[in-house]
Amino acid sequence: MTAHTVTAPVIGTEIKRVLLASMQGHQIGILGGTFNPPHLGHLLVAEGVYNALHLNKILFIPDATPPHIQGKHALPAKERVAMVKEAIADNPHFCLDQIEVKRGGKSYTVDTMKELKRRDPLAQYYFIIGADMVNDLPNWHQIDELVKLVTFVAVRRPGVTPQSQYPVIWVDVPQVAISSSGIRRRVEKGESIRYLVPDGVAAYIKEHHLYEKQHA
Ligand SMILES: Nc1ncnc2c1ncn2[C@@H]1O[C@H](COP(=O)(O)OP(=O)(O)OP(=O)(O)O)[C@@H](O)[C@H]1O
Ligand SMILES: O=C(O)c1ccc[n+]([C@@H]2O[C@H](COP(=O)([O-])O)[C@@H](O)[C@H]2O)c1
Repeated sequence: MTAHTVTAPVIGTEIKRVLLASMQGHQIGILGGTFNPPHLGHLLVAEGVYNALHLNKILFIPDATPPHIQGKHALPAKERVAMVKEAIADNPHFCLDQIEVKRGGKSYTVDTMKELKRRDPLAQYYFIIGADMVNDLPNWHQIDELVKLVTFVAVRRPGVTPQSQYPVIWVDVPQVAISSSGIRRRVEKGESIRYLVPDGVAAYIKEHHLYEKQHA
């Protein structure tokens, strides 16, 4: 048997799988993050990729413990989850998925993708990352296995020059210099975060006195 006759049926099967997935509504985007707090940058990016790639939905997946950054968040997952709920409440194609929070421990994306693939074997997954994360991809846990499980979709971020060593699809979305760390700093200094986070998130932060000192 020649290499050609071996490869052709494999390619055919993959095309069928992608077509079937697209017909059955299984084109799924994922925005994973710490969401401490979720902000308008996250929403803009998710909506931009949803539209550009004609996806069926976007899963927002808050991590339990960020994989590489020690002490990145001191805020419990429960509060970050509550803020994500507020942030996406008015968008029917945005969904909260607590897969990483429920699993606990370090939230390696490769583990999440394996679990999601088991849950919905037909789905095609698109994992959205900002340009800062594109540069970090070589350090991700089991990255060579991960790139076989998911397509990375990258968006540009002000102040970051991306150098992508792994295949990513670039999607153009409006670039906004909004970051969770910037918002935490503003709250700590008593500055307004209006128009940087959805109103529901701003209200939650105020009501629960988040970031006023200890979490910033
Ligand atoms: N303004 C933005 N533009 C493009 N991508 C963004 C933006 N903000 C966050 N992202 C991307 O969203 C994902 C989740 O980000 P995360 O929840 O860590 O927020 P963050 O603003 O980067 O947080 P921090 O400032 O605490 O590092 C990452 O892939 C990140 O690159
Ligand atoms: O799996 C990894 O090794 C890995 C390393 C860094 C980041 N990630 C994921 O990338 C997403 C964005 O990360 P962060 O630190 O910007 O919140 C989030 O879902 C993380 O779990 C994953």
